[in-house]
Amino acid sequence: MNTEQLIRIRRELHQIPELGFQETKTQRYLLNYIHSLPSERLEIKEWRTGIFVKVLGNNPTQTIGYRTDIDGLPITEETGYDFQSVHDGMMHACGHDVHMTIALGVLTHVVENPIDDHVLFLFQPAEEGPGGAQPMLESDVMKEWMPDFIMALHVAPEYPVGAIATKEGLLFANTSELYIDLKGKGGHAAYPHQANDMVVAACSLVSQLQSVVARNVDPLDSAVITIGKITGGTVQNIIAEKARLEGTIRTLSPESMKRVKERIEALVKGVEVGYHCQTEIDYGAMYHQVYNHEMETRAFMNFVEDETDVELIECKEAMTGEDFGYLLKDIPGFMFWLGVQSEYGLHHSKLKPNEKAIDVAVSLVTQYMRKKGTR
Ligand SMILES: CC(=O)N[C@@H](CCC[C@H](N)C(=O)O)C(=O)O
Repeated sequence: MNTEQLIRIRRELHQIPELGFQETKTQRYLLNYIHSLPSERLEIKEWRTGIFVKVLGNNPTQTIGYRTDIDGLPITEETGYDFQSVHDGMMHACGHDVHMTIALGVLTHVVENPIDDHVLFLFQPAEEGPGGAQPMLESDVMKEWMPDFIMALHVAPEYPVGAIATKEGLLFANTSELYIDLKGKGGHAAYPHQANDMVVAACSLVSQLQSVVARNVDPLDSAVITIGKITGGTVQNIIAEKARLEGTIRTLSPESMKRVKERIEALVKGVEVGYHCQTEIDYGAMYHQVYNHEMETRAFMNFVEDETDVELIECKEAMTGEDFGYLLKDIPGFMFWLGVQSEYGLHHSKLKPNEKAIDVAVSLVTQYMRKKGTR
C-alpha cells in the first residue's frame, strides 16, 4: 500500500471514532478493507466489535501476532482538521486511527508477500476501557489461533517522527479505574446545618487523595492518582445530596496498587464518618502492567539499531496503561512507542500525530516480521 492510500485510510478512520465495544462502523470499515484483499491466504473471524485475521504462511512452524486497538475517546475534537471526527464528542485522541492504519498496511504487505510463518492480526476493541485484550485472549478463537509471539505499538507525541522508543521489562504501569460515589443529605442552600453537603465532602476527598502518593508511596517507587471528573448536585442553591469522583490509579507494581487502594479505602471511610455520608468505591477496569519480554525486546532493539535507519530511543517506563499487558502476560513479545511528534499529547483534543510515522512503522514492522518468520 502506498503512502497516499495509508493516509487516506488514516483520515477516514479518524472521522469515525467510537467508544469501547461500540466500534461497529470501525469494524465494518476494517472488514470492508480486509475483504478487498486477495482471500486465498486469509481466515477472518469477527469477535464482538473486533476482528481476528490470520494470514497463512508458506511453510509455517509458528504464528506471529500483531495487535492494534481500535476504539476512540469521549473527547470533543479541536484539531481543526478538514477530516475531523463526524461523531459528536468522540475523537481518536490516543492515535488508534494511526495504529489501525499501520496494522492494515502490514496486513496488506504480508498478504501480498507471504512469509513462512502464519501471522495473526488482532483488531482489538475497548483499549481505553473497559478492556478488550483480556476477553479476546480468553476467547475460543484465541485458543485455536494462539500466537507464539506478539508485538504492538503506541504513538508517542513526545518523540521525533518515526523514532522508536522501548525498553526491556516494565514499559507501562498497572492501572485501575476509580469511581467513588458519595451520598449525604441534600437541602436548602441557606440551611447547611440541616444537610450533609456532598460537594464539600467530594472536594475534601480529592484533596486528601493527593496525600496518598505524596505520603504513602515510597518516593523511589511511583504512583499516580488522577481524578478526571467530578459530578454532584443539581442547581446553585441546593445543597448536593450526591457527588461522584471518577479517576484512575497507576502504579509500577501490582503490590503497590494493592497498598494504594488500601489507603484510598481508609480515606474514603474517613470521609464517610467525617461527613455523615454513605460511600461506595468501584474499581472498574484494571489493566496488568506492560512487561516487555527481555530477549524478544533486546532482539528487536538490536534489529532496529543494526539493520535499519530508524532512530532507537531506550526509554524509561511510563505511567500510561495498556491492556496489551494481558497479552504479554501469556505470550512472549513486546510493545514499543512510535514517535509522531505532536505539540499536544495523548488524550488531548488537539492531538495531531505526524502521518509521516505511518510509513516508517509499516516498513519496520513488516521487515521485522519477515526476519522473524522466514527461514
Ligand atoms: C495508552 C493510554 O493512554 N492508555 C489508557 C488506558 C486506560 C485504562 C483505564 N481506562 C484507566 O483509566 O485506568 C491510559 O489512560 O493510560
